[in-house]
Amino acid sequence: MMEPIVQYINVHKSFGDTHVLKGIDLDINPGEKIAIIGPSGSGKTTIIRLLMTLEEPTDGDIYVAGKNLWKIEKNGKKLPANEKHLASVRKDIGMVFQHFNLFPHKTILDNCAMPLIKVKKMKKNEARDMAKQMLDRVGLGDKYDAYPSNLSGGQKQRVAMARALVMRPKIMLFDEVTSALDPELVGEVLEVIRDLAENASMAMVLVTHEMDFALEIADRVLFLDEGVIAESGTADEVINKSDNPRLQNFLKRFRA
Ligand SMILES: Nc1ncnc2c1ncn2[C@@H]1O[C@H](COP(=O)(O)OP(=O)(O)OP(=O)(O)O)[C@@H](O)[C@H]1O
Repeated sequence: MMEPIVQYINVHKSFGDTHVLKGIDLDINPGEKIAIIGPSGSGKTTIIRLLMTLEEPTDGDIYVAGKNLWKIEKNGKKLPANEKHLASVRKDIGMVFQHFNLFPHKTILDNCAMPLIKVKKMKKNEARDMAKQMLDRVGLGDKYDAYPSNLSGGQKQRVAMARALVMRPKIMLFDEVTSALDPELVGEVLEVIRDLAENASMAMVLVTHEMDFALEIADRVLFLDEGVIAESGTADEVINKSDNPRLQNFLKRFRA
């Protein structure tokens, strides 16, 4: 059996009185491509924010590459994770957000080289060489010296992807990465994700309203409903073979 790259074990998350995630159990295998679908408010974003350590679970454990994300396990005891521990686990995780979060006063190249210099302590020239390779990969080989304000939304989102990819994450998280884009720019971003899904060895988790795209590239689809994983299987199993009425209803509304 392959060791999962990510494991959620009975994970709960509440915000005040709102119980958003209600016992998530999920193993993600190395290289696996997962799409999370479900109604608005079902907790899709929360699942991936927990993995990115942007939120802490109210209960349960999350493991990344065998390490407990939020707890330091020592001699059978569990201690709360400190910043150093979190940083060491986070190194394996890349994330792309709906909004690009680029540094406006740095060139595209420096935006992508920065995590290598800051986190991996790489020399500037080396970091820039790696950043160039990733910018080439996302089709921005002619934009090294441009600033974010000179790029379209689709180009900015491709920079954000290159910046996550330079860290060679074992898992990449995509949270609604096309939602803020003008419709004509969505395709170029999906094209990069498709290329990664087909050719890159890392695991990927995709939360998106681009349903047909998600179903096409995912090895496994999860239907999240009111904070539980209500369905899990291949796209065909989940979309065509499930008789879950809430899923049918969601798909109908979605496709309407
Ligand atoms: N920081 C927060 N504080 C309070 N409530 C929150 C917070 N983050 C999320 N929530 C609530 O948790 C619930 C789930 O939110 P989440 O963003 O995970 O859903 P989602 O499935 O991604 O929805 P959408 O498809 O609309 O993005 C929502 O009711 C939301 O209001």
